[in-house]
Amino acid sequence: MSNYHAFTEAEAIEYARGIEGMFPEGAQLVSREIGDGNLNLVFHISDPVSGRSVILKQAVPYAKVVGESWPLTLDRARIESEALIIQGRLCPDLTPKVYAYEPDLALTVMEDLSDHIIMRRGLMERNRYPLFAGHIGEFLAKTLFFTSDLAMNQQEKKLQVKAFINPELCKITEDLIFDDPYTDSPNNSFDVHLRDAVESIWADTELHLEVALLREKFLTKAQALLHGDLHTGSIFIKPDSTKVIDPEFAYYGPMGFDIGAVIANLLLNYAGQEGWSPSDADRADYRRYLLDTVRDVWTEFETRFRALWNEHAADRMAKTPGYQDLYVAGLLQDTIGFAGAKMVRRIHGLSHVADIDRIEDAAVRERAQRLALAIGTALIKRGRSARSIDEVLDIALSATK
Ligand SMILES: Nc1ncnc2c1ncn2[C@@H]1O[C@H](COP(=O)(O)OP(=O)(O)O)[C@@H](O)[C@H]1O
Ligand SMILES: CSC[C@H]1O[C@H](OP(=O)(O)O)[C@H](O)[C@@H]1O
Repeated sequence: MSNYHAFTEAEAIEYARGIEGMFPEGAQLVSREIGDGNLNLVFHISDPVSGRSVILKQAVPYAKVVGESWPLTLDRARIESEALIIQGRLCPDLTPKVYAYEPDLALTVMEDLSDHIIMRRGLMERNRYPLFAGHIGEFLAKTLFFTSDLAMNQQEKKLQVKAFINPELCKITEDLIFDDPYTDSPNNSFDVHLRDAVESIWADTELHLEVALLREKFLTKAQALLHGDLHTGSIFIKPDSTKVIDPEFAYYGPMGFDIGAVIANLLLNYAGQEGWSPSDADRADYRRYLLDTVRDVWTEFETRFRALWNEHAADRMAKTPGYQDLYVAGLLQDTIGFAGAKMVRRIHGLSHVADIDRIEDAAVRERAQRLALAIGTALIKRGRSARSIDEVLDIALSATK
C-alpha cells in the first residue's frame, strides 16, 4: 500500500472528479466527511447542480475512535469491498452498489444511500418498518446459506475461508464481546451507578462458562461468510427499502452471530425505551412492535433458509432426514446466546449504543442499562437449552418491570 495516504476533503473531491461518468465535466463538487462509525473516513461527494452523489469510504491505519495508539490493518477495506460484492451478488436490492475498490488507497467507492436513514436512528425516533423482518430475513438466509458448505463446493468454500481470514478485526470482537465485559478490563467503560451490576457479571462463573462456549464457536466454527458486525448502525432503512452496509468484520464464522446481532440491537432499543416518556400504553405498544420484529426476523430467516436448503443444497449428505431440523435448532440456540453477548458488551464494554447512552436522565439511563443487562445475561444462559424464539420474547417481558 505504498501510495496510501488518508484523503483530505479536497483530495476526495479530486478523486471523485476522476471517476468516469460519475459527474458532469466542470461540476463544482461538495465534500462532507460524514463518518460517525468507530473506524473509518466516509466522504459524501455531491454535485448540487446535477443532484448526483457518491460515497468514498476510506480505512485509516488505526481505529479512528481510539486514535493512532490502536493500529489497525488497512486490509479491512479489501475485506469490506469483497464482502459487499458477494452480498450484492446474492442480495442486489439489500446492499449498496460498489463502483470501485482501490487497494492502494484502502478506498471503496459506493452508492450514496442518503435517502435512507441509519436504522438505529429510525428506531430511536420510534419509526416502524413493517418490511424490515422480511428484508433482513432474506439477507441473512441468502448470504449465510449460499456461502456455507451446504450450498458451495467444499474445496471452493475453503478458499473463501482463506480469502476472508480477518484476524485483527476478529480480535476486536474476541476481546470486546467475549472477554472484556466479564473481567475488570481497562477497555470497559460504564457509569458509576452500574458498578454493582457489572461486578456481579465479573463474578458470575455460570455466565462465564456460556460466554467461553460462545467464544469458542466464534473462534472455530467456519460455517458461513458473516457480515460480522450486523448492528442497527450497519443498516440503512426507509419504509420500502433496507440496505446492509459496513461488512469490514466479515469472516467465516457461526451463522448465529449475524442473526443474534440483529436481534440484540432490537432488544437494546427495547431497553432504551425507558428513556421515552409517553403514556405507559404507548411505550408498551412500541415495545410490542420491537418484540414482534424479533420473532419475525427469526421466522422470516428460518422459513427462507429451509426453502433454500430444500431447493439448492448441493451436498448429498444435506438431504439426510433430520439433519436440517437439528441444524436449524442449533442455529436458534447460537442466535440466542450471541444476541445476549452482543447486548451485554454494549452496556459496560468499550463501545456503547446511542439508544441507551443518549438518555440524559441518569436514573432513567440506569434503568435501561440494568434492563439490557438482565435480558442479555438471561439470553446467554438460555442459549444452549432454547427451543423456540418465543423464549426470547418471554425473557424480555419478564425482565421488564
Ligand atoms: N453508502 C452510504 N451512503 C450514505 N452514507 C453512508 C454510506 N456508507 C456509510 N455512510 C455514512 O457513514 C457512517 C459511517 O459508515 P460506516 O460504514 O458505519 O463506518 P465505520 O466502518 O467507521 O463504522 C454511516 O453511519 C453513514 O452515516
Ligand atoms: C474499536 S471498534 C469497536 C466497535 O466498533 C465497530 O462498530 P462500528 O464501526 O460499526 O461502529 C464494532 O462493533 C466494534 O466492536
